[in-house]
Amino acid sequence: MSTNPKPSYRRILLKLSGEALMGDEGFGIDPKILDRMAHEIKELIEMGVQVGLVIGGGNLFRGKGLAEAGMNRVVGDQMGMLATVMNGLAMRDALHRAFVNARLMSAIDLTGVCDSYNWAEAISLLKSGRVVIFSAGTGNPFFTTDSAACLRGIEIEADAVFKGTKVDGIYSDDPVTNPDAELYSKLSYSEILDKELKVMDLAAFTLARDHSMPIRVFNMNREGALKSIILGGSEGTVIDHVENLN
Ligand SMILES: Nc1ncnc2c1ncn2[C@@H]1O[C@H](COP(=O)(O)OP(=O)(O)O)[C@@H](O)[C@H]1O
Ligand SMILES: O=c1ccn([C@@H]2O[C@H](COP(=O)(O)OP(=O)(O)O)[C@@H](O)[C@H]2O)c(=O)[nH]1
Repeated sequence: MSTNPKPSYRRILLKLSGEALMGDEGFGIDPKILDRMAHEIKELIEMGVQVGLVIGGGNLFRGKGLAEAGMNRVVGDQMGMLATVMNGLAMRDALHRAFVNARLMSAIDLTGVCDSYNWAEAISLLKSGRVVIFSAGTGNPFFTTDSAACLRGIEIEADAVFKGTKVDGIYSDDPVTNPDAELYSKLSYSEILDKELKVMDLAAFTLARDHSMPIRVFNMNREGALKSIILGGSEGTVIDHVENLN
């Protein structure tokens, strides 16, 4: 009889911020962080969980920051989207080195570099145990990779969007500036809006709410947190409709 613990999730969309990939560096990609994430994802695949991945680009370029420095916003956002492709290439490489089958798709066609986004193919790859990395965000300027995570999560019918961040979940206030802030284990979509808590930008958040896509916010710097949640652990904060939270 198998004693392997049974995962609580069948298919997830994991969003990793670009900033998290840079580790202690001020810019770029820390290969140690990439390798750790690749091994954490490998554990999920070995448990039979299907994993779609959206990676941010904030470690390299953000359109908003480039626009503040004088660049055209659309061009800045295009650079930001291409930055997510670079992070995606690095993550695919780290997954391959960890002997995990992975495909990189881009919302912007980049022939010869990676595949173009294709919904049906993505579903088929996920079913066959491949990690699918969705890069270039939504393919449109003025959006974020959080919007891309919610969009792709809904498209692939994920059980939840997992948002990896630098703190343990959603607090009553920013825990970095307020040490008395309290960590919530569960919140409804409407509580987030009423309390004006910062989870993700409004476009991404309302997309998730309108399509009843639960969001799980967790600390991606805490080793093993992801696996623990997948096995039913209570780390992080769950966001859902109030009737689904009890
Ligand atoms: N109520 C809150 N709960 C949790 N984190 C918050 C809250 N308000 C602000 N923050 C800040 O948001 C940051 C995480 O935001 P996130 O969107 O993951 O970052 P990024 O911009 O890198 O994607 C945390 O490091 C924390 O300092
Ligand atoms: O659908 C998208 C997704 C991303 N971006 C651009 O890509 C940058 C990097 O993404 P994001 O800021 O979401 O990365 P993260 O904060 O997760 O590292 C953004 O700032 C935008 O400039 C965009 O234009 N459209």
